[in-house]
Amino acid sequence: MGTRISRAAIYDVLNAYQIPGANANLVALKAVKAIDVEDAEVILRLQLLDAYQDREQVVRQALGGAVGAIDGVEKVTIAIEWERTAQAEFKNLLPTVKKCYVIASGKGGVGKSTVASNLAVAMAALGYKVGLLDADIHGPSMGMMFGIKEGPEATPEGKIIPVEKFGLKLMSIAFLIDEDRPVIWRGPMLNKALTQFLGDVLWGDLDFLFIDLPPGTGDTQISLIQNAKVDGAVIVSTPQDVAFLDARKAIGLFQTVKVPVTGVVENMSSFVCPTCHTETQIFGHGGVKAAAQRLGLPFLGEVPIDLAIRIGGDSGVPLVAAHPDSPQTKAFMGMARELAKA
Ligand SMILES: Nc1ncnc2c1ncn2[C@@H]1O[C@H](COP(=O)(O)OP(=O)(O)OP(=O)(O)O)[C@@H](O)[C@H]1O
Repeated sequence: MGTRISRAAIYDVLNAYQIPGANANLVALKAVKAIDVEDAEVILRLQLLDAYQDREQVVRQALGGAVGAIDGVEKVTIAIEWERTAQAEFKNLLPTVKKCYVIASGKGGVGKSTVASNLAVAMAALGYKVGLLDADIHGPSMGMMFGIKEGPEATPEGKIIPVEKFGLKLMSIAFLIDEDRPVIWRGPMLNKALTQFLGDVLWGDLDFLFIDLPPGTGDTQISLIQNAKVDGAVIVSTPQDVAFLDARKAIGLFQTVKVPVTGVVENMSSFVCPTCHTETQIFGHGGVKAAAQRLGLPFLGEVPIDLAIRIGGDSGVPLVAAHPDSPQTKAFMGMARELAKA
């Protein structure tokens, strides 16, 4: 008789494994439906959200390898049942919002929050009632970008009143987090906290709400989309090939959950030297537009690398509010007009 296979060892593997983009391991996500051991064969039955289908091979390889390395295991079979995340089942916790757009990116640091904040200010400058929610749990930046020092006020019923600045209603997940303590919510707990937060903000009547999502494609993003009745997604990417490859994952996620990609934005597309006015394409230029056209997605516009944009973001006055007549502001106003038409 062969070695007895340790179920505890299999469990440890599942407990340690996190799908790229997910915010918790398979056990915490309740994705493991059964572990069957038959002689030297281990059969894992998993239930995963269909938004993870693009990572099926990665999951199979990782688990096949790790479980296959356990003493006595000769064969690993992985059966995956895909759980549908259909739009029809989604809740709408934002009944007073006419249109809700999420701003998303495949990876961090591409300027998603910069685009979200300037687009929101531009939309308000067009005369619409606009709200902006910073739901980027990993790097909330609204406090700095809008110079907000005080947290929001709450009603006696425990509802939260958004902060008003530059004609916008603003709310950030950071207002609920102690800056000196890292975020310890994970997995389903984090998703539950975000959902509750979403329903507790008194937005009032809004024409547009923009939600600045955490970068990447995982269950936090999916959970927010499921609870906000999102009308469309704006994807931000830099022109580098790798960045757009990540952006494609985000596009895939939105297609799975049936949220239309309303527009793609190329950020940091070129740099114009302020003294000699020479244009340098630091990360290349135009790649995102070409890729969007290939995928049949609307291209909303490009934003150059610009010192005023960076200073605006770090000083509490977004560029569109600080320099209303600059060419960059005109670019953001153009994007806002396109979105308003969508
Ligand atoms: N077009 C631009 N020109 C100059 N600086 C920019 C531009 N876009 C973004 N930045 C700067 O790059 C930094 C990162 O931008 P931002 O915080 O918007 O990225 P992000 O994608 O939201 O990042 P994350 O989601 O990982 O926090 C900021 O300091 C911002 O001011």
